[in-house]
Amino acid sequence: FHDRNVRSKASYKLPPGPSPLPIIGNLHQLGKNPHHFSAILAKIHGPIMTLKLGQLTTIVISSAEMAKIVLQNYDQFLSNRTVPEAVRVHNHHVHSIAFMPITPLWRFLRKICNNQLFANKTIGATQDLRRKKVQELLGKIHQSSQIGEATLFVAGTDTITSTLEWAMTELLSNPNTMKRAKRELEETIGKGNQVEESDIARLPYLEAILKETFRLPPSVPFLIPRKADTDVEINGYTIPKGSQLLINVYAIGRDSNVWKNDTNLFSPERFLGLETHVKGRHFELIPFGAGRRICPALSYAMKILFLMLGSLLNCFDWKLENDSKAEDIDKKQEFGISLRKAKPLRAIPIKVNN
Ligand code: HEM
Repeated sequence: FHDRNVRSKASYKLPPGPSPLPIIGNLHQLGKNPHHFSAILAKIHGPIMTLKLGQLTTIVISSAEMAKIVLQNYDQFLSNRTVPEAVRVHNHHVHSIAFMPITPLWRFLRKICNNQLFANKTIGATQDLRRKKVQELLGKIHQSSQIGEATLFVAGTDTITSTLEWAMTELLSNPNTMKRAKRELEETIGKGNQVEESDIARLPYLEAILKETFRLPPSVPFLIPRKADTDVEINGYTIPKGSQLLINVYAIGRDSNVWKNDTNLFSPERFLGLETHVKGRHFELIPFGAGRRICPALSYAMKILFLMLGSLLNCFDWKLENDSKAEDIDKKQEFGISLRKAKPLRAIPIKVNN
């Protein structure tokens, strides 16, 4: 199987793509939101596409089907990282799990993540700490609510806060979805109560909201770049050794072959009754990546998101500042390590009484 598909000879055909200019390649075409523009380019050139980012040959994957082939069948040949200069100058490729190559040290650190840091037992043992932190957050928002001050959702490069900001943005833009989420919380855990970890399994609509937030404005739009260790042949095209591999989950979330109904509409209902989860097996929804490099903090991050979003919704009503209307919300994105809102969301909390 592998002998037929993995070649080391240089007689290969690159996946199609736009013509590059000398030196800069296609960099000039990508602009400030490369995930967005490369999704448009993929509509022309296909779900496996070549871009030249400067001198770096980059293969961009833009469909769930192709992501499955790459991250499931060929993961072992595509698990190293290309290292951006900004990361290299800080030596992160030597010390940080996310950028170091696959080495015994990486395996050792991943083992510590799985068996210690993010093991169920450890996460379970720190439940009180998270409860206290969410309580502190609710206390601060309560203070704002007493003086009618807006809560500013500022997400830096942090994936959890940017996901939270996008979820609140979508809920404030979709009042019926907000209402349904609040109703589920009220009926399940009682109005005004903080969400407990034991409540999570009983909140399927809140879970659907998180999934829909990962689908439409994913917090890590290209995952973390990977590098081909060897030539890998897929559907008659070659991902050449040394090239960079980007998985455009932003494009995958908008793939109309998979997301058939109102692809661009924020509609958590689409997930109700579906098995689709975010653990790297359903390639139409891989906000945490998949394969060997999948985010080791996945379950922990999901827990925190449930606790924070659920508690914010169940303890407060929310309205936009200056009586702005839902349709006025500016949803422009700003590309970075995580995808954040170009203009931070400002919303006014109103404490609900339980
Ligand atoms: C909503 C929250 C989060 C999202 C969406 C997210 C997403 C991701 C993605 C897409 C990757 C790359 C996967 C791949 O290459 O296939 C990744 C890797 C990683 N994430 Fe997360 N992440 C989140 C939260 C966290 C948190 C809270 C931590 C740590 C406390 C964390 C630690 C890591 C590490 C260490 C890696 C590198 C793994 C490796 O390269 O072997 N993540 N994450």
